[in-house]
Amino acid sequence: MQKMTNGRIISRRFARWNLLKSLECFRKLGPSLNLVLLTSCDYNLTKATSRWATEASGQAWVDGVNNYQHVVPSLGEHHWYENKDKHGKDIPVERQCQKTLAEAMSLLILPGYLDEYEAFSTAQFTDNSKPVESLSLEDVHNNLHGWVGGIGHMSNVPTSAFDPIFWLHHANYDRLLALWQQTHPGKRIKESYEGDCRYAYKDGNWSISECTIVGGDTDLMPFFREVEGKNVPFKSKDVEDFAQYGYTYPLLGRQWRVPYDEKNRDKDIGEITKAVNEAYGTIRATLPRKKMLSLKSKMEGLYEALLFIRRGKMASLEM
Ligand SMILES: N[C@@H](CC1=CC(=O)C(=O)C=C1)C(=O)O
Repeated sequence: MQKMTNGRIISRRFARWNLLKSLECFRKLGPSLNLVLLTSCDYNLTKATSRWATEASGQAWVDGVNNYQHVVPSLGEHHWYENKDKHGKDIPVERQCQKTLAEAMSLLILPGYLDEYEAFSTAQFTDNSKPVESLSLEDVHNNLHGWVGGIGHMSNVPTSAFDPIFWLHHANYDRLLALWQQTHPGKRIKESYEGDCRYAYKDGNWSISECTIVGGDTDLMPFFREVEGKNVPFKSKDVEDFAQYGYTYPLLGRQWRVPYDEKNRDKDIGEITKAVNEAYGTIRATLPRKKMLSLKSKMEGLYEALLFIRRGKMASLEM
């Protein structure tokens, strides 16, 4: 077994040492151990992924519990998005969060709703934020972790990536970010938020020290790329142009390239907006099915992207 830690592959021997350490940790905490306590242990003991575990005992986590029947109802219910103001009163219909998750998400992407990258991307919410900014891409992403995981692997940061659905979930959030990015040209993470403590990473993590102000120049550890024969960490600003890594998404139509094609900019934003609305917005319920399936303009963009890839212009494809 090889495990990634701090961007390095560690040896079997080290993993074994970790296992012994975990056993010791389980012994100390006993069988009625709960999830919160478990998060302070290593997870090497786990034999299978837990989805919607109902008992948060150590042994259930070790053996893996699969209560996937709870996932679909939980994705449909999401009563956390209640349409109440802070006094518990119903908020006006035009400001209400839409009924389905897809509709809520489509609002976040449409131009004119959340026009700053900070508001769109992070769950950071301060006294200066507008009420509409209390919902963000990160927020919806967080909720999905909880709705899928219950008290299983997906709900817990150190274990979520062990559930294969994690990778589909994150690929989808990359796609949603790409849609926002291409409908909001010029609105990007700043190189640095020097002096603006709203963007300080308060708790820090193993690569970012406490209260660091994060921006476009912050290292995205543990992801490295090669520059002149050396491995250097990716930064947010290096990944804005996703097409250079050899992929794009259907709803982007022609706008799969960064920077934006200025000539067709407004027309293309209009087309993406329309496609997002038709696929996810409230309008989709009223559209005839045939129209929803009209993919012509989207396919044109994809075809162009495929040709670009085939011509071998993307260096990363040779990796
Ligand atoms: N910790 C997030 C949920 C969550 C986010 C993740 O990125 C993750 O990997 C697992 C769980 C929250 O409090 O809502």
